[in-house]
Amino acid sequence: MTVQETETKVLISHPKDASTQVTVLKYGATVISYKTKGIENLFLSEAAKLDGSKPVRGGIPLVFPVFGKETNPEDPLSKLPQHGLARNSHWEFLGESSPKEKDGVAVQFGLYPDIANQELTKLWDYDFTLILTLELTETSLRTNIEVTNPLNSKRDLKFHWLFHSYFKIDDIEDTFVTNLTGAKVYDQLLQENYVERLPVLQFQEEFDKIYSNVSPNILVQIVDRGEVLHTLKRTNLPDLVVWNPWVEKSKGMADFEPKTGFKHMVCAEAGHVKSYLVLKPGEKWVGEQTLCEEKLTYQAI
Ligand SMILES: O=P(O)(O)OC[C@H]1O[C@H](O)[C@H](O)[C@@H](O)[C@@H]1O
Repeated sequence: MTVQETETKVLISHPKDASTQVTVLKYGATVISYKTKGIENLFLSEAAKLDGSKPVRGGIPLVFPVFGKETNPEDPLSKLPQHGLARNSHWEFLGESSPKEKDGVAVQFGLYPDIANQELTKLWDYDFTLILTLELTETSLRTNIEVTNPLNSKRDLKFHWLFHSYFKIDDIEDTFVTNLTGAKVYDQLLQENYVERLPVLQFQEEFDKIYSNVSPNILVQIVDRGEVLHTLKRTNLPDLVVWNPWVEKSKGMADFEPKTGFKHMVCAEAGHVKSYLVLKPGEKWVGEQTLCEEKLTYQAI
């Protein structure tokens, strides 16, 4: 069996090598594990809640329809908690779908207001259809999101989207995030805008920055002493949030364990978050990220 469904999870194993596998929690349609040849690619906190009581701390939580908090009180999105409602909702497993790659196995999940977290849809009463496709190959994981504003909806749908990927790394102080030189950046901690001048991003303290308008040709890589650990390819996801909570912020997160876990993770989050997307009734938007294996590539913007 390459796709196995339980009450709470879906496990996809690669038909040629079962040690290449993805585990998806139906809550949030959160990828909580992605292994290639038995090696885990994603960080998952030991204290992450997997019972639907709160969003998962680790893996790939999905952010929709708002990234962070909308601060304009006039905007209905301001009623929603940080990062919206997709990561706090039970998604429907739609089964297998046709893969794009010859050796791929693809599955789909759906979310609509009828099944989404009712506490939250009460606060933000908009119509939407989300279809998430996950495709596993021997060397990659493609995550594709299709957002539709249904034809019979009465209003425009305004939203952000983000794949909040937590990558597993050996040691944050040996890790670089590359290929963002020249990109516009907003430092969420200093609340300042500037252009990134560093040849690579390095981490020695809390880090929380939004790189915007990064061309789809740019491969963002997570590199440990010259070895590429992870490569991110993006379509329609121009913004990249890079985050590490470091010591103090980790202490403040009850579901972040062990407290030294920040040394073994970095978030590189591909999304559309610097501005909102707007769909009229009947319109659709698609965004995609692929985690894959690539040689070390040096690109400047
Ligand atoms: O604690 P959460 O709501 O899951 O958010 C975790 C983090 O998400 C993003 O990376 C933001 O840029 C950070 O500011 C935030 O702390």
